[in-house]
Amino acid sequence: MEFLKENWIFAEVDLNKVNPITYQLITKMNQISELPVTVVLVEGSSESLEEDIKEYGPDKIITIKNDQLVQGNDLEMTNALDTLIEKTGRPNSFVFAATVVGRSLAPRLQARLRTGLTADCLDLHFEDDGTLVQTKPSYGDNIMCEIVVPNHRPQMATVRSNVFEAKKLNNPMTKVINITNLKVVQDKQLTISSKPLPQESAESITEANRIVAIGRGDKTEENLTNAKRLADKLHAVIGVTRPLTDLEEFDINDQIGQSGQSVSPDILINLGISGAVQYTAGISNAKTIVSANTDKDAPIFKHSDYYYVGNAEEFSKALEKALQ
Ligand SMILES: Cc1cc2nc3c(=O)[nH]c(=O)nc-3n(C[C@H](O)[C@H](O)[C@H](O)COP(=O)(O)OP(=O)(O)OC[C@H]3O[C@@H](n4cnc5c(N)ncnc54)[C@H](O)[C@@H]3O)c2cc1C
Repeated sequence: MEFLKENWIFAEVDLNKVNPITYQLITKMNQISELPVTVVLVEGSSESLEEDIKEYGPDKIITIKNDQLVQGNDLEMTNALDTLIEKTGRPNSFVFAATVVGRSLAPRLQARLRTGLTADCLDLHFEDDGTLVQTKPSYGDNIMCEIVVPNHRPQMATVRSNVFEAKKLNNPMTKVINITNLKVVQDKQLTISSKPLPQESAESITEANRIVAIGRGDKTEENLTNAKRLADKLHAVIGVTRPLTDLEEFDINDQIGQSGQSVSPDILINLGISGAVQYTAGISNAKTIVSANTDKDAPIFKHSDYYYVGNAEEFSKALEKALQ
């Protein structure tokens, strides 16, 4: 099979909008790649999301316009990407978002291509010979390890949201290549019976500018109500630590950390959170961190710009009052 001197990014599209992590990946690739940066976009025949992607200045956008694929399942998308690579040749690298979609597609494609994949990377760089060095946390996030795939192409990785910043870039040379005749092999093993939409009002913690995060130390019903009132006042979104996902109202989409979401708000307020490494792995890009904890030695304080030693309930009530 032919090899392509390009580095590829899979454009993730959710509800007809490009997921912002795609822009973060383009910006990072533009910074580190000597080879042309190509974005692979799958969209409906009447859509033109490539116009949004162009604003971030990749060298090339391969647009696969196919209504069947957009409605299809991950196995069909894997078939399509596999077929695309068979036609074009294997790129030097192919990077996906570490989202539910990327975490499903990337390993399926990796197995088809019999190459290597590093999941959940926090950093990427290239060596002079085009080797992609993929940095990811290991052993409960206590060490960072660098992984390379020296002998196989493409070098594949999934990357967590919000670890890189997206910056618009004017690149008048961006080429758009439309592919309308890619054969889509239907997959009968998986049937999508419905696609429930998320509630329209729910802003996700990965995109929020302000987050009030609640931990086990602030878990009582009354404290939760206080924290939610504070979040309302601040126009903030509620995030939680893992123990709180045992409650019916929270799930992994609300959970911050290694096995949840990475966040990058302007302000993050931690209420009754100890600061376990698995939690702090998700907050390294928060700009200002404020924490309240009764334990003066709580590890979360080492990650905080401001902190209050004492009761989280008292703290949130006092802050709420100050905001009146
Ligand atoms: C593989 C793996 C992945 C994981 N992934 C994640 C993840 O993505 N996200 C995550 O959050 N966790 C994750 N965890 C769990 C993680 O190790 C911790 O157990 C968890 O983060 C602890 O949550 P917490 O801080 O709410 O609770 P605790 O560690 O129990 O801390 C509660 C804190 O509240 C303080 N406190 C008690 N009462 C009050 C009060 N009245 N006012 C103020 N402070 C008070 C205490 O001093 C304490 O510091 C993972 C674990 C593993 C093994």
